[in-house]
Amino acid sequence: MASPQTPPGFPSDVRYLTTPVASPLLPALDRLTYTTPCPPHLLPNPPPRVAIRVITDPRHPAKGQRGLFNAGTEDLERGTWIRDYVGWVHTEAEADPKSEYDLSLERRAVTPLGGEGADEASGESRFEVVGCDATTMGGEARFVNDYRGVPGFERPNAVFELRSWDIPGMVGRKGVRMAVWAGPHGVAKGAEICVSYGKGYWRPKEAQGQSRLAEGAKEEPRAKVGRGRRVAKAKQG
Ligand SMILES: C[S@@+](CC[C@H](N)C(=O)[O-])C[C@H]1O[C@@H](n2cnc3c(N)ncnc32)[C@H](O)[C@@H]1O
Repeated sequence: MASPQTPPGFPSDVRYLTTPVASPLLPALDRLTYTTPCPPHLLPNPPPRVAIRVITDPRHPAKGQRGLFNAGTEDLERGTWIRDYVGWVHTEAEADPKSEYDLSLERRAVTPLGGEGADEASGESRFEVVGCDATTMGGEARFVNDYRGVPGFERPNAVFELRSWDIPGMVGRKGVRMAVWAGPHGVAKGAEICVSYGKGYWRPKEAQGQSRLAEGAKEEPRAKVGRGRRVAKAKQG
């Protein structure tokens, strides 16, 4: 299969992906769920035109960096799928706490051997995270900035939400992606596409845990399931 065409403005030192890449340490079921390619006809809608641009506005807090913009000829309606957040899908042990591109796909309770999900010594539940880091490889969604401080923004115009589809030929198995969607008021033609990373992202680095972008996903605990259908709860917030 021909490799996907790298979009204009994509940095040459980052590998362009359209499908996530699994760490060799990722359990087989997570690999299936989070890295199986999604057939184009099962995307929620045709990919809208976006552009990666270097930010030149001196008032923008990410000036000199890149951002993602609605480059189509129309506004994007509320709930329009924009792009999947693709990258390197990894286990919690492999997470880079300094990464600025790591997002949590799933946070699940771990049941200790012979236990009920609680650590016997502390009595607390333990969780593990499946992360997706777009530092060295990723797609257009890695350029989505946080709305805070961006001129003209009082709130995000886009959201991170999970989506899933039935994997063809595998009864009961779903592929899952974190995706960027147009928010409740849509994304105006020409506008930068900005989400909320969540307040946790902006805490001092030393106070942060793994998967910094994960906080954004947790703050908006909703999921897209099937072809654009909105459900009340994320698969695992
Ligand atoms: C996921 S990356 C977003 C894309 C990034 N601007 C780029 O050019 O690759 C996250 C980083 O972008 C920058 N950023 C995003 N939103 C920002 C904001 N509202 N204010 C300041 N920096 C921001 C920060 O450096 C942050 O760590």
